[in-house]
Amino acid sequence: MSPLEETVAAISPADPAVLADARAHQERLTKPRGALGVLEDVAVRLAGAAGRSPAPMPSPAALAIFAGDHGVHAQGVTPWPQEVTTQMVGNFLAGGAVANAFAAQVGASVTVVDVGVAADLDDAPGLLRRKVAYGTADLASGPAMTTAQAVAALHVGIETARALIEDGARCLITGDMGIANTTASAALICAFTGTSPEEATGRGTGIDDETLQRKIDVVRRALAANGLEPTSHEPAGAAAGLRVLAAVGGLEHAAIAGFILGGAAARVPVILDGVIAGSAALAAAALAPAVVDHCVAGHRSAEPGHRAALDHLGLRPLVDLELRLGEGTGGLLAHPLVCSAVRVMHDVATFDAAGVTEKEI
Ligand SMILES: O=C(O)c1ccc[n+]([C@@H]2O[C@H](COP(=O)([O-])O)[C@@H](O)[C@H]2O)c1
Ligand SMILES: Cc1cc2nc[nH]c2cc1C
Repeated sequence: MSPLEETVAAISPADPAVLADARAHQERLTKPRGALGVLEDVAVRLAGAAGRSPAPMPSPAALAIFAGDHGVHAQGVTPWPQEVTTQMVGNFLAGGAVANAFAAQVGASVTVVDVGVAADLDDAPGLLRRKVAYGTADLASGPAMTTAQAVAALHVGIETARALIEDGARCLITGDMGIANTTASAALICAFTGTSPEEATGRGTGIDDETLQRKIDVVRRALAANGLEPTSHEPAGAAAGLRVLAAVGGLEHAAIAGFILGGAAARVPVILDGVIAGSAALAAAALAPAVVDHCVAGHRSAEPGHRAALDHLGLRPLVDLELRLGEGTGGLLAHPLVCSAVRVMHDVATFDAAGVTEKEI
């Protein structure tokens, strides 16, 4: 079996008996039932995913930022030059990006993975050189990647997850860097959810109305060129999912999909960042539907397609602060919330143990 097949085969859905135990325990804790709102669902879901209640503390956390470039950049879908991808990789490695600041704040490690930037990078501490290609081909005129490239990038993500977990990570956080990657994200969301290009496509790093119209048209052409016009039907099965990922995804999307699968296979929770992670998670879910049980949506990005992706996955975002940065920043912000949700299950007394009287009616 390939690492991808092995990983997919190792992914189990949440354990229903553990979910029930966790829910019952949650109800005995010294607080009104439901008073912790969405955090109660997080704690119960993570217990089910881990196969034990309470779930292990999701700490320490490891952020992996997967970087890649995009042939569709040539279509004028972003105001930023392509070399910013490589330059930001340097910034992450020097500790100067927002992701570094947020990671320091929440105590997460940062690993940067070159899965497909257009330039050659020198060895540097914290950099994994795993280049599959020097960027993708232009998805507006045909497949962005070959199937072999998509699989190789999936393997990069799986191996990165494995290595971080072996080093002690108990929570994975997805990060991305790739100028023009919100175009590929929108195309993936259209293909996997049936959302229209008008609805799924947003302003990314910040574009004017004329550029937005061009970007929508590029997404429409990408779907047509790859035989993926939006329908209300999700492409069925792993083979179709892989085909969609290769056709309109990016190398970092494929690696993030592998990273999510790798975490789920080890029963380590994965906090998803923004629209790039959301669209990559759609591909991961096409390859292994149970993967969703191991994911927490860290936040909802301002990019409109992200809502469609999360709705399709059935995930509720924890934070909604109109962020649209990527890098893993929204996932990092959510990490203390996820830890707090799980810690309640470990630390909070039950009504019985604390001698607190339960409500009467
Ligand atoms: O995470 C998000 O939801 C998000 C939304 C908008 C932009 N980004 C980041 O901005 C870059 C892509 O934006 P663009 O406009 O070049 O497609 C890429 O590096 C992403 O990490 C990320
Ligand atoms: C400066 C800059 C930083 C980023 N981080 C993630 N995407 C980005 C895009 C730009 C342009």
